[in-house]
Amino acid sequence: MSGVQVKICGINDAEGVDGSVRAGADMVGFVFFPPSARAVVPAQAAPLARRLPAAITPVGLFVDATDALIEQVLEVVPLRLLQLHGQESPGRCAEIRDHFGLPVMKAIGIAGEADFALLDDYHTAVDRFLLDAKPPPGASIPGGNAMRFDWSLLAGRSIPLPWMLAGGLTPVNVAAAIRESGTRGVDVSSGVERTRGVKDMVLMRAFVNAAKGRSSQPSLPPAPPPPA
Ligand SMILES: O=C(O)c1ccccc1NCC(=O)[C@H](O)[C@H](O)COP(=O)(O)O
Repeated sequence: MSGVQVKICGINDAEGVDGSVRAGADMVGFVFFPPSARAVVPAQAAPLARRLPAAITPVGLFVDATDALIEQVLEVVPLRLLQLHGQESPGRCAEIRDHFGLPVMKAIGIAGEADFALLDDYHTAVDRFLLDAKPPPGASIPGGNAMRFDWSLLAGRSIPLPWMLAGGLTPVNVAAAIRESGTRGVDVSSGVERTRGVKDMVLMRAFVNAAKGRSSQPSLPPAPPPPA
């Protein structure tokens, strides 16, 4: 399982940034969607993104955002990947990618076989896919709902771009999700939270360890010296 990339999404404070770094995440996501409990404003996200070491990719999550919002964010937040999590069409994705000169990861909701047809529509307009569960009916946000889908739909399937698996992943199920889906990247938000919007450092570390196939056992204290 080593070599699996891990993105932790919905980071909104310095503790979450430092916890993600210590846990060994590869990407950290900031939500620029005001209705979300995890949302950040540009002035809040700027110092958080700057706190990340260069090896960790800061990702901006947008939902049907206007150019003006993305511009306002990019003026102060050094994002390196744009995650589009709304109803953006392939044309809109390509426009955002060209206009802002940043790679785009498009979230695609998967509930069944038929949803994979969308990948053909988007694959020349974006750089990566995030294959996520569809939100439950009536959900107030289109992602980050701790919903999973049937990972076996992905087994052995050829996806035309690099992709990550998302939706209802936790420290307990992520290893099985990787095994069953064959993914090389996972994205988590709810599964590493104490309460909605509040990340838990122990869960983040356990998640990254499980995704990367590392032991989560705390290291033992040194043995006491022999009696004199
Ligand atoms: O997290 C949000 O608040 C959010 C709001 C609007 C669109 C997407 C959102 N989150 C997406 C994610 O955090 C992840 O990319 C993914 O959907 C996994 O979420 P979870 O099931 O909570 O692990």
